[in-house]
Amino acid sequence: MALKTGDEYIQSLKELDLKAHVMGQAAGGLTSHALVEPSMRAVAQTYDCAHDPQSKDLFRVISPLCNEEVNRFTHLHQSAQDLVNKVRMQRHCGNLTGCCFQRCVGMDAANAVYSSTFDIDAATGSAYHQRFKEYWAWVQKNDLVVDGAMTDPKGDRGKRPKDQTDPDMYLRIKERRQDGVIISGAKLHQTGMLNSHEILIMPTISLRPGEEPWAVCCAVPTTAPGVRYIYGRQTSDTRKLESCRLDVGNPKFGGQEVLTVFEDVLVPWERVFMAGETAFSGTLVERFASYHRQSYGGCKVGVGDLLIGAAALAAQMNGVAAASHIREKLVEMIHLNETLYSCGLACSAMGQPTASGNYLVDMLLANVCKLNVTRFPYELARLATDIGGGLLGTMPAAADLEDPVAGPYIRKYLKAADGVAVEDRFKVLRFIENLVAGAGSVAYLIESMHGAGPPTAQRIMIGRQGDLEGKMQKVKSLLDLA
Ligand SMILES: Cc1cc2nc3c(=O)[nH]c(=O)nc-3n(C[C@H](O)[C@H](O)[C@H](O)COP(=O)(O)OP(=O)(O)OC[C@H]3O[C@@H](n4cnc5c(N)ncnc54)[C@H](O)[C@@H]3O)c2cc1C
Repeated sequence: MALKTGDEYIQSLKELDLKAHVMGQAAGGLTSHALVEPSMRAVAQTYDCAHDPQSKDLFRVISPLCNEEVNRFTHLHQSAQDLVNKVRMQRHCGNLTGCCFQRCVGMDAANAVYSSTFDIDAATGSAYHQRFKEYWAWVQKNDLVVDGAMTDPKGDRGKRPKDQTDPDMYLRIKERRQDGVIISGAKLHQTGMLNSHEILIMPTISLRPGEEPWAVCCAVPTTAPGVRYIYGRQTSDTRKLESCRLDVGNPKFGGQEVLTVFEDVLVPWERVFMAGETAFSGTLVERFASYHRQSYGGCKVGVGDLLIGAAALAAQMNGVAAASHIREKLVEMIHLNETLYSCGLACSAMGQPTASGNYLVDMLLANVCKLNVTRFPYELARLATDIGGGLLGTMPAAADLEDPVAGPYIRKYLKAADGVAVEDRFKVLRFIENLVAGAGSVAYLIESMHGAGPPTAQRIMIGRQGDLEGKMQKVKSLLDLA
């Protein structure tokens, strides 16, 4: 099947006709809902890029799974170069949208499930891997968006899944039947869920013997009976409902997170890829997390490019572009952003094949990448706020620009360097505001902190992967210590 264009993708979502609770109302027609539509357009970009002559070579790749050309967002990485190309592609999408384009999480989940099912089969004689291959070949051929669903509500974080007062705090197999499993629970913070065709469910944590019901990996269509969606709020989101687009900041694109409830959902066995194999839950979680930590070395860098560009424009508009401290701050922003990119590329270039044949990033470097992502975008935001000035927080509404009384005052007093239109200054400052304190900050800052796990999760992995013992041994050898 030919790769979809953005318009064909949007048409496919219209046919799904998903419903959700959005700001206190049961809502349908989501593809034209003012809050949802910008996020859908961001995903559509991942389709259009596969047709754009400038980018299609990067976005198209032959998949050995289905022997067809597929969109790289559904690809199972076959080499370290594939991993590098993934990060380049993500930076490109960040550059085009200035937000989360939502399609990475499914790609990362698929690559982790592919190698983990192979390992489960090798150890237990199960047949999950072949099932997953058939499922994923279908996803590739139909060029689908898959939501990678890992994060459970987790209830009391001090308790194991089996010790929670409510067993649904971690999504679980409630019943095993001849025709499949019945799952019950929820997944929080689901990126791009309402823009997806499929959901690929994974456990959140490494599970122990006795926790078999929670060791579940499976796929369900977003239209499956029993699945309910509750839309996440973002700062300043209601600006998208206003007639004037200028105050939105990012007038074309946006992100999306959704609380997703699974109320006794039947999953047929051919879509079940782990059911009780607790010993492999940790591997799956770690691999998914590592791929996703790599992803941020591309997508956040792409958005960072735009924040740097906007800060430089704001300085130019204010007439301070030549000031040495401004130039220094812009260089610092570039340095931080390129450091993230370097980490994304490094963990990709050092990737290795798994036993299943697809490539996995260098886990230590991927965790270093993400730990830097929990900090550097915040520093970039701080520097952009410094350069942008206080108007980032105090600018009048764009509607007042058109007001016969207020408008002339705004045009007079918000004018900066000669030759700069006040509307253009508004646009740039609102764009920065969007990323440092508005709807865009959900993906650029909060997701940088928590997406793919909070900083402590990376520190734990770095501690495990950092080979402290080996480092001590090297010193012992060098110094002839006993
Ligand atoms: C914008 C955004 C998009 C996301 N997209 C997705 C997605 O598409 N798919 C998906 O599956 N997930 C997604 N996530 C979820 C993300 O992986 C989680 O937010 C992350 O793993 C942290 O989990 P939490 O939010 O439950 O935080 P918590 O677990 O509540 O963490 C809060 C703090 O408590 C600490 N803590 C937690 N547990 C313990 C413990 N047992 N002992 C000591 N300290 C503890 C943490 O280290 C952290 O400092 C997204 C998150 C965000 C913010």
